[in-house]
Amino acid sequence: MMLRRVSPLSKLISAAKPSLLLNQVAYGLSFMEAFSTDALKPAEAGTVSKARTPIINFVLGGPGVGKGTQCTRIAETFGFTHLSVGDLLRKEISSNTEYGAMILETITKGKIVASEVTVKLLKTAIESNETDRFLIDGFPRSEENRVAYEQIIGIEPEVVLFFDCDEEEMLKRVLHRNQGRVDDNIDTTMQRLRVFEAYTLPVIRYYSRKGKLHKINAIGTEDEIFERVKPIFAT
Ligand SMILES: Nc1ncnc2c1ncn2[C@@H]1O[C@H](COP(=O)(O)OP(=O)(O)O)[C@@H](O)[C@H]1O
Ligand SMILES: O=c1ccn([C@@H]2O[C@H](COP(=O)(O)OP(=O)(O)O)[C@@H](O)[C@H]2O)c(=O)[nH]1
Ligand SMILES: [Mg+2]
Repeated sequence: MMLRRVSPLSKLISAAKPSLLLNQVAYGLSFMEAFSTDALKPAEAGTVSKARTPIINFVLGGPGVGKGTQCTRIAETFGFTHLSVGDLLRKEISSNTEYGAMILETITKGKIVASEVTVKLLKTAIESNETDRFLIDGFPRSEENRVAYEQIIGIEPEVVLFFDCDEEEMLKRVLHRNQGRVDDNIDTTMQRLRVFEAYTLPVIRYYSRKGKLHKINAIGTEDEIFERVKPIFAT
């Protein structure tokens, strides 16, 4: 499957900093460190404590593409529980938990939070929710996230949606979002676009190779886009 290249924003924004890519690693813990902690004991690997194995779908796409907007509609229409991993992280910040300060710093920089933290939050959210059909919005954002998910939760996603649109439109949508988010500014969004390209596109390619990827053209009205999504879940 061909993934359409998004147009560079360099013409639009001269302050793009592609060299930041080289420093783009998960905050704090390295991959190996993540796998040496109590949270990842082998006996617990790849399981969730639930009466029935839940159905999991992943929803991916760049910043501001409309993942959350479409997830709300998919969840309402097709009976899924919508879990935005970004929202789970923002809750940690507002509740001032042990991870709060680290998460705030990572989100402000537009980087990816250590998989250990994210997957733990996701696992708790899945286990504590009574339903068993989930849309996981904005995760996995890197191959490291994906592997950690497989180790700790281990439920193969049925569908992976990829909302695709050009960078200029994504930036425009982020800057009009108006939710008071610390990362909704030009510099962080430029960084997030580079992180998306370097770290999330490989995850998208992985699921494309597995035949699970549904690529949706995310240009158009919310209604038009939802019409493109519906057939995937209507079958
Ligand atoms: N199809 C669309 N066209 C224009 N704006 C949109 C569209 N879908 C969503 N938006 C707006 O773009 C912004 C980002 O949408 P959101 O769902 O938060 O995206 P994401 O979760 O991918 O970052 C929001 O202000 C939302 O209202
Ligand atoms: O699995 C995740 C999901 C989110 N984030 C962080 O949370 C921010 C916001 O994510 P969200 O999905 O809310 O943003 P959106 O793409 O919807 O604008 C990201 O830039 C990351 O810093 C993360 O580290 N891992
Ligand atoms: Mg979102």
